[in-house]
Amino acid sequence: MAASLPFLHFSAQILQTKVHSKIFKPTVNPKLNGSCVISCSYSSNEREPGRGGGVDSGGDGGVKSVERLLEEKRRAKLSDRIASGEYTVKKYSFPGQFRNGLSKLGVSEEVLEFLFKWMGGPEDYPRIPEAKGTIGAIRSEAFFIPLYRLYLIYGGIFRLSFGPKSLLIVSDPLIAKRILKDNSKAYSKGILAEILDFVMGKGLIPADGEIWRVRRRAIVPALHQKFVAKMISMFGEATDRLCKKLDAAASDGEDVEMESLFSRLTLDIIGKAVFNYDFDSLKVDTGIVEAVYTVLREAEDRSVAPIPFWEIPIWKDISPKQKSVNAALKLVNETLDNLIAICKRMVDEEELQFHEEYMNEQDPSILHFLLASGDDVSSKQLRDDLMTMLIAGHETSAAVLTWTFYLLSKEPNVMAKLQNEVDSVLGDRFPVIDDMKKLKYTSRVINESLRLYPQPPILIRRSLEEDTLGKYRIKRGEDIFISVWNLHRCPSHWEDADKFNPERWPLDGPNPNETNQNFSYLPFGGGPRKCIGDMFASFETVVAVAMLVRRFDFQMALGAPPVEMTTGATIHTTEGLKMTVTRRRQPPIIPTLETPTVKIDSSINIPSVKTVSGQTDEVSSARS
Ligand code: HEM
Repeated sequence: MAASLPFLHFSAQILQTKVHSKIFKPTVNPKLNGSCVISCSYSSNEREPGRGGGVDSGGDGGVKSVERLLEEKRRAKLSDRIASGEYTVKKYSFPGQFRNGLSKLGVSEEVLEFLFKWMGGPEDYPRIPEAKGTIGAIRSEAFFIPLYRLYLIYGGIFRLSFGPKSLLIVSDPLIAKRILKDNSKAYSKGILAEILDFVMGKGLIPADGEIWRVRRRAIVPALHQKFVAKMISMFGEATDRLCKKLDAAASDGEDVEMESLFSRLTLDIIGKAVFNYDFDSLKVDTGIVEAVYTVLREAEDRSVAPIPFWEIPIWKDISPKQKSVNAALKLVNETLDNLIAICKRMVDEEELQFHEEYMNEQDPSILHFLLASGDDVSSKQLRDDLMTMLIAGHETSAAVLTWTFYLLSKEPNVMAKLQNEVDSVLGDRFPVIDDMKKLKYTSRVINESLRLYPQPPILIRRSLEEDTLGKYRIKRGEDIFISVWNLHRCPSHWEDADKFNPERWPLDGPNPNETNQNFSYLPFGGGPRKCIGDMFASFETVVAVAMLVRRFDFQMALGAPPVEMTTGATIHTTEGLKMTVTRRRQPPIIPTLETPTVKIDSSINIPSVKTVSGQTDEVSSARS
């Protein structure tokens, strides 16, 4: 770890950022050889006029607008500097220039070929376009935003240099494919593994090489179809608990902060799924829930820290924050060790007949599957894997739900279409596995939300050997950021790239993924390190969205803070997503002239029936 600390320091600074949720419009600057230059103009991702909490309508008046003006001025200055070519570095390598020069002097191609071959010099690859500058220029934004602006100027691969340090920024689908899939063996997780070591150890996300291969082979089978189908009812039960909470808020006329509620919902879900533990965090704030959040926050803080403070001798032992992190980590680890021990006892007492789709009905968790499969692994490794899945499956899904509801609040037509589909597919019951293929528009809404807000927005790699990326040669030890944000918003690939438009994915087409979109769309990564929880997460978010929108309408709350982005591992809001939640009204009953035969049809909505949550609900019984 120590070897790469200076880099860590540097890269971490890039990550320390926040930004308004605004859209950048590229304009072409003829001075720069026709290359694309961004002027920082923003289009209206804001709220409707008159509703509170829009980007321009935060209740903080003067101070924020001054800050905003300064911010816009600073961005305009950065754009001017980019346009002036200040960041641009010559594109050809020294051997290339030398060879060019000799050629101009009349040296024949054959001689040049021989000379350069004989000299054993590097092949004449063009030099990777380079953006140079001071880190301060891009510090005050969520780090993937300035990377987007630079991408529109420098293209699908460029080097971002700050003094002696540099990063390769990749936004080209074919280069991403080479790194993630075609030549994935030549890349490791690099800095990511270093930052996450304290919490995930050699868990599946940070692990590389043989450990990763063995663990992936052991864990993937645990997420088999039967397990995922079983999870659907658990997703429904957990979402139902959230519905009850929202019901109470709707009755009391209280606004709710949805981001933290989604975080709790997905924590409850992932705890049950991975190690059969009910955090019950939607109801109670126990010590363990707090400890999990302390650990999670620390992981996020470390990924954006200006210096690796956790490495400083003495400081790490006396800092109150580090002490509380260590105590939280100890509690979480002890809890996991306990759960492993309990599960081991259960498996020992079980009459086991292990097979491919093995599942214990009382405890269908991934942990139970792993132990029953005879997974021969140390408790520490098992704990690292559980912790990894807990973190990987929690914040990502919560972020997807948060941004989906943010987007829906701005597009009432999409919301209406979504509610129609959910009404007709689900009616009044809990979702089951068969509904997943019927809730097509709901899936498209999630697909589109993941396009606009990919979680995480950047994938990190380090080259383990030399490689050729496009027409460029790269060295061993290059730190690489693959910007999924850029891939997903590329203006030449996507029509109206910044628009939330679920219709762009035809309902009768395949579910979009990295393969059928040829790496222009990477919601779950790609290649051998693709997310193992993709199906789990897709169904989890479909169930949650469907159950919530059939029962409630969601609007940004009056006077809510503006929705701005900040990043750790996933994209968060800076001040939460404050919404007004109201129960949906029954659609008007249209009387028919025919007198029906007196026969009770269970599909007719009768007011005042028991809802799936067990409550009597006069207004929305058919939708609860
Ligand atoms: C909507 C929710 C989710 C999103 C958007 C998401 C996204 C991703 C992405 C993009 C990667 C690739 C990372 C890389 O290549 O560097 C990944 C890997 C991973 N995800 Fe997910 N994920 C989600 C939910 C889950 C869930 C629910 C689980 C666990 C059940 C999970 C477990 C993992 C693991 C273990 C890896 C590492 C795989 C490996 O390196 O072999 N994820 N995820």
